[in-house]
Amino acid sequence: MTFSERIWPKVEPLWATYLDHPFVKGLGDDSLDPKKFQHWLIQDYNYLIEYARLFAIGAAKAPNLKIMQTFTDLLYGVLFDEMDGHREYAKEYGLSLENIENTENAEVTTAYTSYMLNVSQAGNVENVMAAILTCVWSYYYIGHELAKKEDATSQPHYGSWIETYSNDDYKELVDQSITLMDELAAGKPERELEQLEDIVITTSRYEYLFWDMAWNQENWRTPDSFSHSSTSY
Ligand SMILES: Cc1ncc(C[n+]2csc(CCO)c2C)c(N)n1
Repeated sequence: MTFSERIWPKVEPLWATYLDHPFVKGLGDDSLDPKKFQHWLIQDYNYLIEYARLFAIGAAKAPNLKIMQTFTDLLYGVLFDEMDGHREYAKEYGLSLENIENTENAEVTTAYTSYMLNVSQAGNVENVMAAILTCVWSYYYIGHELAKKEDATSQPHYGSWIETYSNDDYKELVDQSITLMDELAAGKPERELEQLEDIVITTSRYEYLFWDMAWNQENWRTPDSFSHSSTSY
């Protein structure tokens, strides 16, 4: 059994809860409050800056040139394809990139990215890929599910979001990521496989918290007297 086959039944029930989350439902039926979407966009842009570093760590820890090239390809994909999409949305909503980059991370953004960077730095290349996997795969899971609704991808507000995460090019990237994860995990002892599973499950939990943070438009909760972030948008 491949690693992705063994992890699927453990994370799919968790991912299914994303589909019931009001933020994801709002993307699906195009009813999501734009302010909530903008909150997601801002936090996600800053999330992606940190997330991109994982691919650089993966390239540095790659056991051979081919895997180094794959991580570099994926790194380019995040910094340009994925983030260009976010930059387009920012333009549409009249948000300046400078303001976005200066916005303080919400707690979950810091916690999630710090967790992924920590397990990646502490472990081998398979840890890095396990930290990366949920993000890439679960967005396809959501996009694919939302795209089943008739005309979902042509809805005026969030149709393009659904298109981005359900199209064939994106599926190819997801397949490439799953294949790499399976190759890196193949033949590892049970104890190490359980550690990798733990990373995928933990990142899956963080994904839910990230949707929830966006829905509630959460910033870092700080007592007023300690507040130091004044960025507004
Ligand atoms: C919190 C959060 N989780 C996952 C993604 C999805 N994602 C991150 S990078 C990437 C493409 C890989 O090049 C995709 C699809 C996101 N944007 N934000």
